[in-house]
Amino acid sequence: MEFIRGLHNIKAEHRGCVLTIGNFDGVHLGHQAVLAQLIQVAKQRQLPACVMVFEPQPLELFAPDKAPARLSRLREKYLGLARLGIDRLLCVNFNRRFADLAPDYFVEQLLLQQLGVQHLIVGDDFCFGKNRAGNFALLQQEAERFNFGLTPTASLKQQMQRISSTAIRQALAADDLALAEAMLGRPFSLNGKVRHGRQLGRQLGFPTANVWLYRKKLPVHGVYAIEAITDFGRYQGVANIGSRPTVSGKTEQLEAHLFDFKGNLYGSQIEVLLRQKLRNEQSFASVEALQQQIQRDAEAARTYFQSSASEQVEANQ
Ligand SMILES: Cc1cc2nc3c(=O)[nH]c(=O)nc-3n(C[C@H](O)[C@H](O)[C@H](O)COP(=O)(O)O)c2cc1C
Ligand SMILES: Nc1ncnc2c1ncn2[C@@H]1O[C@H](COP(=O)(O)OP(=O)(O)O)[C@@H](O)[C@H]1O
Repeated sequence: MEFIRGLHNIKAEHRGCVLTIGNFDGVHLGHQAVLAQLIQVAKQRQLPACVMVFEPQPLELFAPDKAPARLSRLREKYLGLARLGIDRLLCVNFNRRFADLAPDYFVEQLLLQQLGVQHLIVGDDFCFGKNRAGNFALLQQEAERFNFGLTPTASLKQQMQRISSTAIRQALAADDLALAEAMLGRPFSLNGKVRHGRQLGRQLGFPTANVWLYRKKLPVHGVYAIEAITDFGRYQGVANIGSRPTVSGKTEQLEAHLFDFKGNLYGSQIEVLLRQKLRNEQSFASVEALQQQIQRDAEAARTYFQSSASEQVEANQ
């Protein structure tokens, strides 16, 4: 997948594409339905399937306090979109100047002139440009006038609920990982680079990989049974996502202890799949009390994995 960072990097050779526009936070099953639609039209028209995303996401610029925690950062979106077979990802630097473009300028100059969009797929509630004055009705007029294709996106529902990034955040906040997974089409995961910590973990008997998450707000908090995909393979384990009040931690971070693993993860990238919430983070009176609790958490996680493995065996019989 080709990656174009910023409008200034669009070149003449990029003219001509089928485009969809959105945040695609989580690249969930609803997004995947839209992306399948995009790829199908792109194949018919023999043009590249192109996705436009914004960085930061619009609400993060306009109302940073109200902006929800991201399900995925740009890198994760990139990986999810590439995996689905998207040809080109255009990441627009979302700033006030961009947000203030006149709606007809956005369509005529950017979409048609610069990108040569032949077909556009967006939600019928899509608003854009200065004061969010551009809408689907305007796009319909422009599509007729300039002769490009326009299709509203399909809205995917599951058990009567529309699949959305908001619904997934709510499921995660309610510790309903199964519901979040059903809407994402995969377990919710976080990934990042393993960094050095204070090396307390190994003193406690539980070395923990500190995963650098590159974000201020997280949609999940607490202790989880996890699976980690590492350079050394896949491991089960237990992890805490929190600020570690017992050892006077400040920022929230992800600390994962992998079962039956010995090795060095520093500097490598790992993906941590959340499988089951075990409990909320607590402040313990002593490091010994924390250590005993981590021991119980590890046992609870092992029990979870054993029972889910035997369920799997039963399901296969
Ligand atoms: C399964 C697990 C559960 C944890 N639960 C808590 C907790 O409830 N409260 C807390 O303050 N720290 C908790 N921690 C975080 C530990 O404080 C942290 O991993 C330990 O201090 C190691 O820090 P280090 O990476 O700097 O060596 C937990 C860690 C693990 C692995
Ligand atoms: N079973 C394991 N689970 C997680 N990390 C492990 C494990 N065994 C060894 N390690 C290594 O030890 C490091 C964690 O040790 P720890 O004492 O907690 O140090 P730090 O505070 O630097 O994270 C990890 O980053 C990883 O490289």
